[in-house]
Amino acid sequence: MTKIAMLGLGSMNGAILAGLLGSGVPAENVIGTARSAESAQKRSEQYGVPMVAEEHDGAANTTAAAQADVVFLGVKPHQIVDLCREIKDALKPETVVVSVAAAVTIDMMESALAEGQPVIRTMPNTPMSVGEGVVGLAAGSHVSQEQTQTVAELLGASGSVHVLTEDQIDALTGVAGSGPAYAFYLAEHMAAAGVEMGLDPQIAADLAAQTLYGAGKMLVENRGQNDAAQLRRNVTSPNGTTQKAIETFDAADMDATIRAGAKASSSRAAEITHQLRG
Ligand SMILES: NC(=O)C1=CN([C@@H]2O[C@H](COP(=O)(O)OP(=O)(O)OC[C@H]3O[C@@H](n4cnc5c(N)ncnc54)[C@H](OP(=O)(O)O)[C@@H]3O)[C@@H](O)[C@H]2O)C=CC1
Ligand SMILES: O=C(O)[C@@H]1CCC=N1
Repeated sequence: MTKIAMLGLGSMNGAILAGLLGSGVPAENVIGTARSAESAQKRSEQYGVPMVAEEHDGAANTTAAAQADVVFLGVKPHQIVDLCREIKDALKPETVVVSVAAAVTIDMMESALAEGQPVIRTMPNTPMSVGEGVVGLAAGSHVSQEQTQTVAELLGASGSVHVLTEDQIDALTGVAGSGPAYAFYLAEHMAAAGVEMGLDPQIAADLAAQTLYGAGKMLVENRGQNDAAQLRRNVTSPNGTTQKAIETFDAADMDATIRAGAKASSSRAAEITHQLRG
């Protein structure tokens, strides 16, 4: 069975790992690393996988990478190239290096690894932790179809996988990578409005959470039949309550603001790429 190393087992790699474990990948087939001993212990307790902390063992990443068939890089974007250099000589030639980082391009990683090392750039989102994620995947120049398939299957257990060209990854970041935060932001402010109108804070939070969950489920279950605009129209009675809310949003240019926010996320990814290239 595929051996997996998760270098930098934080929020995003943790979400992927939760999905992998939920899909039946045995914990003993996974090894994780973190920078601090505290994080390593916390994640080990959370997921039941062996963890090595870099602060205790300077060879944590290379030891973990050497054992793996697939290595997930889950550190911050500015650390990815250094991590590639660190593990370069430890990797087996056929081990697939999968980055989850925003902004770090395939060529940056390929240049820091041994010639011919397979590299896949992904952009996942944290709902992978509950098996409902989205992940964009772009394969580097040394990746076989079989290797892409293996990684797509691993990730597909926790969400929908979209194989894209690399130039589409930043757009996916703006919609789906950062997207859960937009939904949480909406939930925060729907709940806050409820509290301002006199609801108990816990009840208001539950109302917002369940409403977004139900609406999301309807969006998914209506794919190919009713799109988001139609589902919205179905809630909106002429001259009723929803119409007044939507008119209020429109008057504040919420539609343009949401598009601008998603595009700003995508542009920020491109800007970080530019900065990382120096
Ligand atoms: N969060 C999200 O929703 C998404 C994040 N991403 C990408 O995921 C990546 C990680 O982000 P996120 O998970 O949010 O960040 P986190 O800070 O939660 O996780 C980063 C992890 O890397 C560990 N780490 C830091 N330095 C090292 C090192 N030298 N060796 C081993 N481990 C190390 C940290 O350990 P310690 O805790 O001890 O510092 C931590 O566990 C980023 O590149 C981001 O672009 C992509 C899509 C969505
Ligand atoms: O905010 C970020 O930079 C990362 C990438 C996408 C979601 N979180």
